[in-house]
Amino acid sequence: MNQDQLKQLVGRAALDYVRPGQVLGVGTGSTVDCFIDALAASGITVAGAVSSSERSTQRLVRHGIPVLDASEVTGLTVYIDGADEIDANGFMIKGGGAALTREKIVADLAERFVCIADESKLVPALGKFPLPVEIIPMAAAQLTRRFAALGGTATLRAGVVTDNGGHILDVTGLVITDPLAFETEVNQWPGVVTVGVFARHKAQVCLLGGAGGVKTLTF
Ligand SMILES: O=C[C@H](O)[C@H](O)[C@H](O)COP(=O)(O)O
Repeated sequence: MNQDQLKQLVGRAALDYVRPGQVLGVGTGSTVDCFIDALAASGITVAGAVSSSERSTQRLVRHGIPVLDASEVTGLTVYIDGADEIDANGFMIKGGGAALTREKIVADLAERFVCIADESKLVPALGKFPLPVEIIPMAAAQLTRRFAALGGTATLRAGVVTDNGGHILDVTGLVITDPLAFETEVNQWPGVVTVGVFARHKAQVCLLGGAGGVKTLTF
């Protein structure tokens, strides 16, 4: 199976976590696109979705799935989203599609984060994938220096403006040995909107697609 087929496989597998009549949290990315398509084809009627990006909103709406504003719900049972990397604890790097801020907001509403990914995303330690950080543009140079002090090289993602009007730094060269401490530290730097380490909002379940089918990891 190629990577696209694995994404379709885990997108379909995530339907097991969806209940009719529910409002669910929906992430962003090519794997989530597969989930949205699978949901639309499944015949399961949900009450609606809280979406983490304009991209997912458009796809949900195209399928006739109602999209609710985050402020219209007090909580969600489940949030389904992909990841750029996930480790054996359910800690993740996210934001390859620049949607990390809204993703963390929707994840914060949810009781359970179900990550859907192909097996290439499972890593022994986070940091090989360039870490996305959404920032306030005027802080770019200072934040670049701060990451350099940690051994990282930050590059502004050219031409990208997030759904929130922010910019994205992609940081290479970091070894993230303690994701929780790293997230807490970087979150405090002025100008950081969201760091793409999801440790406080880690996955509780990961549906990992590989040659042998879908493996369910729980954390
Ligand atoms: O900003 C984008 C998100 O964090 C995505 O969930 C992540 O990049 C994974 O995307 P994909 O499923 O396309 O690999």
